[in-house]
Amino acid sequence: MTPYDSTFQSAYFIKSAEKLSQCPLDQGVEVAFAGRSNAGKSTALNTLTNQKKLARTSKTPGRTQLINCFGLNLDDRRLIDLPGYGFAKVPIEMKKVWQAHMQDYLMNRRSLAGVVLVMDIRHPLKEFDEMMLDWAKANGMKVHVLLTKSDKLKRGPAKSTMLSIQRELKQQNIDGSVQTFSALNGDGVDDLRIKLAEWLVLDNQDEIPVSPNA
Ligand SMILES: Nc1nc2c(ncn2[C@@H]2O[C@H](COP(=O)(O)OP(=O)(O)OP(=O)(O)O)[C@@H](O)[C@H]2O)c(=O)[nH]1
Repeated sequence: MTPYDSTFQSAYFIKSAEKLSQCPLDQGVEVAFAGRSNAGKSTALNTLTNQKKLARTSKTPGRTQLINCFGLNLDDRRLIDLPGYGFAKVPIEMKKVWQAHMQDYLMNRRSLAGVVLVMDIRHPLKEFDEMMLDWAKANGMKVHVLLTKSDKLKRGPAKSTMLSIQRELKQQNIDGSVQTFSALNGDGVDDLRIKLAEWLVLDNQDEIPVSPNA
């Protein structure tokens, strides 16, 4: 349990956007989930919000093709599910379009406070992940690496994967953190809520509109 559980449980679907211009008004604070296709982004969002169907999950990789936007019961606080990267069965031209839209979002979204980079703990730091880390470094963006499906590894190997990624972030001078996560056994759910609350609420207190009656 964390003090923020009900905030995340309040998550509701706002809209699916094909591109940045269709996203909700660019004000307040939002956190985006990015990752390779099938890494477990949608499942992580559903677990975080304790809702079975908030973000559609699928065993078919690449289902999350749009920028899916979710609101919370705090003014102008949002969670964003970005298109999964690298779905093999999609034509190359379509992939390029998605990538362009995603890049546009990442480069130009002013309310974006941090990116949760979702990786399957058994396949960390693939080309896309390295690209995202390079981008985060170049743009001073905060990154939280979520190593999903930790239930698939024993505790020792899971911990050592986490530590090696922590080292990599440090070596690359990236403003980032790492944790393990499992939708299956609940590993790291509280840690993720605390991290996101830090980005969405605690770091951005002055972004919260003050009620005239307060
Ligand atoms: N064992 C285990 N399986 C998981 C976990 N999280 C996700 N999965 C499985 O991994 C597969 C992909 O999960 P999704 O959440 O749909 O992945 P995604 O990253 O949203 O995929 P795209 O829609 O392709 O972007 C599904 O079969 C999930 O059930 C986890 O913590 N543990």
